[in-house]
Amino acid sequence: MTEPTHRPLPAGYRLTSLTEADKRAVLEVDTWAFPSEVDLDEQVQHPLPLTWSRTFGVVSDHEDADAVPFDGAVPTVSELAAMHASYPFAEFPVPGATLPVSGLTWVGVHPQHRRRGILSAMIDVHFEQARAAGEPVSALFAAEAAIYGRFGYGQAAQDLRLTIPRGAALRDVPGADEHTVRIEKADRARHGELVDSLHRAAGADPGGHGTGVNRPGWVTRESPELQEAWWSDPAAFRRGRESQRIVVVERDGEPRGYATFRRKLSWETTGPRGTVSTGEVVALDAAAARALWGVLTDLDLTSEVEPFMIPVDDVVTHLLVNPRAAAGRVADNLWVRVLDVPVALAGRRYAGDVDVVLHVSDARVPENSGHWRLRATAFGGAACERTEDPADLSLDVRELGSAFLGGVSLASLATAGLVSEHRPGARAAASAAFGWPVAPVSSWVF
Ligand SMILES: CC(=O)SCCNC(=O)CCNC(=O)[C@H](O)C(C)(C)COP(=O)(O)OP(=O)(O)OC[C@H]1O[C@@H](n2cnc3c(N)ncnc32)[C@H](O)[C@@H]1OP(=O)(O)O
Repeated sequence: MTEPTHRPLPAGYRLTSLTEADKRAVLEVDTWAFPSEVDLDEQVQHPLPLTWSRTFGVVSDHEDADAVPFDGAVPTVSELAAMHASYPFAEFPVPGATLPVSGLTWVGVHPQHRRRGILSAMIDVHFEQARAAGEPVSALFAAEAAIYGRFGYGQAAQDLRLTIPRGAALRDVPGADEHTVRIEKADRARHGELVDSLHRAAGADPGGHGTGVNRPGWVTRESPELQEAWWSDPAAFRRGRESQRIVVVERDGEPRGYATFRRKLSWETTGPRGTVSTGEVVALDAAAARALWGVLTDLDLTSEVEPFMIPVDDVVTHLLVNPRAAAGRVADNLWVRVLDVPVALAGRRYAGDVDVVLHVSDARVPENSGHWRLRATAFGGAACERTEDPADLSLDVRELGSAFLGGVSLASLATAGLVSEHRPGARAAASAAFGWPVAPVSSWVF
């Protein structure tokens, strides 16, 4: 269970709002937290994805060791010691619906100031701000997987990393050959709208069968700053790979899918050994997906394709004739923190009828603690209210976050002792209802 960790900022530190005028200081503290091969002078020239009104710093006020005391007083200096920011995702996909979600990001503490409780205090600030903004959930990508569980974040989605050999056999999909293929330099002016609309549509209806089953976690780049930063492609950040390319597949003149990718070529004595690193591979249906993977696995001078962050149930996992040869590994994708239990639980859909009383423990957001009755009909409405009735299941808010997007089963959490059942049958029924037919994932890191 999560231990209470409420802490104010340590003495000598204060919270401040940051603006675009602080861009250099932000990058300075960020490059202390995340060492980079790209110089600050170079980084400062490129757009940042931050929403400045949601960007906060922690300033250290201390005596200036180099200054000469004046009138017996030592002047103080103020330095940015830490920062955090959040993205306002107004339409974050959750099972069967969207919810306002705060995307916690750019968390960094200068090594000089670490392990003094600054992150703990910034988390409290973030939770308060999100709740005040009516955002019942916070989501993030974790730099290190051990950091955020203590704050009530649960690992809610995984993604798949593959190494697909060039020419890997793929099963046929009728209609795949009817696509025309465009391979071009990725360019916002030319491809921006196409990428946005296909990405949104593919998340709303994966596979394109109109089943009403969306892909939870498939968040779009909602703000102009995120858009600008996602499309900017500074050479300094490419690590020897080419500039961003895009393959677009069209059918009857209509775009049906795209994949962004970069190649890197290495000349070996045995011949060329190029690698294709894909960014997003997004298709409206199986035929378009088959057409895209067919292109990506057959580029000249390359020997393998490395898709980055595809769903664990991606089309390609079903199309590969020899999936074992693609050497799959899974990685943690989204971490989810439920900040307002009744709003969050009533704001998603469920895959089965359910009437269950959950005893939720939350050491950091006490308003969440207690017994909550969740009632929902399969793929229909849901309601959640506080109750005095005895609990059917008890769990920490961290496990509720893990299960929230439908990708982690309550029953499997129970096998690890993290969910307790008090009414026989409640665990099975709630697990089935909290699950979702399509695995959650975000296709990009925020
Ligand atoms: C969503 C994102 O942006 S993820 C990016 C996170 N940022 C980074 O990884 C950049 C490099 N690291 C840092 O900037 C800092 O070390 C941070 C942000 C990870 C931690 O900041 P700090 O101010 O040192 O954390 P703080 O002192 O509040 O520690 C809180 C607790 O987390 C623990 N903790 C902090 N960092 C880590 C870590 N990397 N791994 C495991 N535990 C950690 C601390 O031990 C402490 O535990 P306790 O409550 O049991 O005493």
